[in-house]
Amino acid sequence: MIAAATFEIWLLGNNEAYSNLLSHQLGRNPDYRIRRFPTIALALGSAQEGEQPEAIIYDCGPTPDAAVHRAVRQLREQLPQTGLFLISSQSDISTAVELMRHGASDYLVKDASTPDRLWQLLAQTCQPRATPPSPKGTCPEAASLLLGEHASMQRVRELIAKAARTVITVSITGETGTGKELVAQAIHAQSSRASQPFVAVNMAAIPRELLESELFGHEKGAFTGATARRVGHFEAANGGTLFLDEIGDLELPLQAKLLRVLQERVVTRVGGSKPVPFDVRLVVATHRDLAAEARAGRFREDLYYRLLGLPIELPPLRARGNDRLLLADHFVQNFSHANRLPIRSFDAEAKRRLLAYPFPGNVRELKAVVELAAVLADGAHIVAADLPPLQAPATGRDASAMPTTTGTMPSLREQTLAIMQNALLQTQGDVVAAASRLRIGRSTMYRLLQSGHLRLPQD
Ligand SMILES: Nc1ncnc2c1ncn2[C@@H]1O[C@H](COP(=O)(O)OP(=O)(O)OP(=O)(O)O)[C@@H](O)[C@H]1O
Repeated sequence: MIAAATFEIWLLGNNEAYSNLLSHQLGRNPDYRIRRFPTIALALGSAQEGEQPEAIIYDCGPTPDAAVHRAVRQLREQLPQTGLFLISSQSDISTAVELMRHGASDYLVKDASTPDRLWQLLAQTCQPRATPPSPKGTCPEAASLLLGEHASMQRVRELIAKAARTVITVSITGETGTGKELVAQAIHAQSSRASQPFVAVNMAAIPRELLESELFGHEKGAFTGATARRVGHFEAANGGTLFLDEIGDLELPLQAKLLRVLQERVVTRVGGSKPVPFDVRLVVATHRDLAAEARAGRFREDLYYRLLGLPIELPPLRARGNDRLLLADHFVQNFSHANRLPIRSFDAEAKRRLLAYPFPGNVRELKAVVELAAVLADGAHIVAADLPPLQAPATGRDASAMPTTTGTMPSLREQTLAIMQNALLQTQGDVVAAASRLRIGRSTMYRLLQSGHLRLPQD
């Protein structure tokens, strides 16, 4: 970030006319310095040189394709603290959800109100910082951010401290949203590598044909589209920590390559012949039972044992007792503070509902639910009616006996629709007010109403 009270905003995209419009509108704020990048490669190049804008506005065209998804991931990896706002005329909610999963901060459907909405988003994002930015990709307070008083979480913190003392490989297991990445960050932050890079890679989010070059890099001309030499994640994490998320999704041929790389401690870029040594601490995570995958022949046994290192198991949120309320209070306080909302506590009925729901999406879901409740609440407390409909999957089983696969979870799309439906209920069917409360495009809501995915309350 540049000098105090001047915020650098990057405009990405090749629609020159629209870029002119945004540049003109946003440039009216004297605190913003607007820079335009016609290609992603140029922006990534500047980021690699250490430049860090406060926010990026990326006009990703009428239909965000695989290249846009890749660009969003790369931008997020390079610039973990930058607000990343996407604009497109594509109003399909699943596209928005997917891009936000890759790291976008918000997704706006392009319409006449887009410049105004960007103005608001930038006002929220561009706040003077009290502390200097952390080293690339790390979160120095990650250890203290891993909240929880339940005995299982205290044990997790003990294991993190032990892992941090050496460079042992750590394997983290736990359902989606239980905090696996936060644990990886905490290990890095407590280790002697804390000032070096922390690089996180989600194996499940990278197209199969690109994974090898993403991990190990490629030489110029190695394949169509390889217009320049690219350093892979192993080299990028040199001296620091490489977090390989969803390692269980790695296909067998790449498992063999990864095993060789780990045995020899060198990578050879795709299309290259020179072995490049690297020094990384590896942390891997999966929501799968890797031992069972190895027994079933889907995961190489030799790689499994090489990766096992120090295993850390994160319990599902529903097995952490009152930690749910502690986390709920923490998220509401943070969110309210950041958005200048009055800080409210949960009333008894709202607490009862939070404790009764099994949260299949774990901490990530709890965070989304309570932040929305903080937005919707009006009175002195957050009450049960401010919470979106929390419906446990109708399995008839005890919540604590829920399977660890994602099979019975409501999908992210279903949860998103439930949140929108609740906003419509709270605003008595006022689409504009509901969209603005949720900070999403109203055209998205109209489309979902038209297609019957959402209903107006009086219907
Ligand atoms: N114990 C915790 N204390 C505070 N915040 C937490 C805790 N656990 C998770 N979170 C927050 O919940 C969200 C999800 O956590 P994280 O991304 O680490 O989960 P994950 O297990 O890696 O998810 P996935 O399996 O989908 O990759 C993040 O915003 C994280 O900061």
